[in-house]
Amino acid sequence: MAEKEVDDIRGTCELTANSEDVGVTEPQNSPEDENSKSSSSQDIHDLKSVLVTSVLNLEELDVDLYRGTHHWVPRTQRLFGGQIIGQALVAAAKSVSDNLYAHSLHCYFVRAGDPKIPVLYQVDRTRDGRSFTVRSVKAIQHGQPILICQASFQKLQLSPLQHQFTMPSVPPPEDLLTVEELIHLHLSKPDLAENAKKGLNKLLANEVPIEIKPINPSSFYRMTPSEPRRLFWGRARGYIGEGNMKLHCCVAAYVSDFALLGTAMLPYPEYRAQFVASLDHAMWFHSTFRSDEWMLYECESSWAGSSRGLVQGRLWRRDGVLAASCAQEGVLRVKPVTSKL
Ligand SMILES: CC(C)(COP(=O)(O)OP(=O)(O)OC[C@H]1O[C@@H](n2cnc3c(N)ncnc32)[C@H](O)[C@@H]1OP(=O)(O)O)[C@@H](O)C(=O)NCCC(=O)NCCSC(=O)CCCC(=O)O
Repeated sequence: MAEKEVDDIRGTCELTANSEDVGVTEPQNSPEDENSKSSSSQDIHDLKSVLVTSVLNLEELDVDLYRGTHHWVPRTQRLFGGQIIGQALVAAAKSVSDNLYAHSLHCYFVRAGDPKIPVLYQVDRTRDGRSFTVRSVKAIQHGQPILICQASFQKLQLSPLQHQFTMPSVPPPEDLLTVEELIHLHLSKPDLAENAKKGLNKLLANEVPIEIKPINPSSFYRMTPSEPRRLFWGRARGYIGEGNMKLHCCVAAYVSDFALLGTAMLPYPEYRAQFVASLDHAMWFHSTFRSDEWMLYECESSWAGSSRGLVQGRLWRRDGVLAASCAQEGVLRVKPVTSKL
């Protein structure tokens, strides 16, 4: 496997942590044999999700002021955008009553997050309406905002107007391999170059708190141009449980930043990322769901140009209900694969 392939697994699956990840460690799936794999995977799923016990478990410092710490940090050594969005939504949700549900958020990433220090979240109670309640959250490091986020919550209000797109038809998650299992398959190839092995083993050591099963693993490698669209099953690693819809929305906000922007790179295998970062992220929540159960993430990019790309995402419950939609624009600065620069 060429270095580019290893790099593309990183790029596609956003398993971009380096070995100096910060935070709580989790057991990884055992690759040894089918039996140990499934029981190990089951065990992992019985443990409480680290997203709930650590990442989204903010410390309250004062009224409407919280502190969040990091778990997994991408190899870019800037904080993962999904973590900042998820934590901002947790902070916003803490100041609204239990009968209000998150229905949308709009964020700008204005500075890179520094993984060496925690992030402060300052909540402004913008408006408490009769049906809708709006919060503004500023994520702060070194005294300056790194993210500005508006989140809106609504009381449950039923309506006869109801429609949605139809969920794409894909194989069930039980028939597909996880990213880790796919990597193990590659590692078992006898002709694998030493540096490729090293790169893949580094990926396996990551502690990404999300389990991913790509629908089309061959699009994984970005060796040939393909349409800017990809689908995968994803769920939070570990158990979260029923009941706390606000928390499931925060976890989905974390998950929604995974692999989204990379979709815009799929038509251009002759280029690799030089500087890729999300600029903004918007999300709309449509129905109840469990983020610790398999959900289909459908990502597509409608446009790229001017060193930017626009991507849309849809999160589907496996029973076909559209759970959430999102949209993101990002900077895409690339260089030719052959370039040494
Ligand atoms: C987006 C920016 C960088 C914009 O700030 P800015 O001061 O306007 O910065 P900038 O001028 O764009 O420079 C950034 C960088 O781009 C370089 N650059 C600038 N112009 C060019 C060019 N023509 N060709 C090639 N490179 C160029 C600059 O030299 C900067 O590079 P440097 O940081 O110095 O190495 C800033 O607002 C920011 O950092 N925001 C936070 C973005 C973020 O952290 N998003 C969340 C994390 S990304 C994510 O989680 C999604 C996963 C994607 C993934 O990891 O793959």
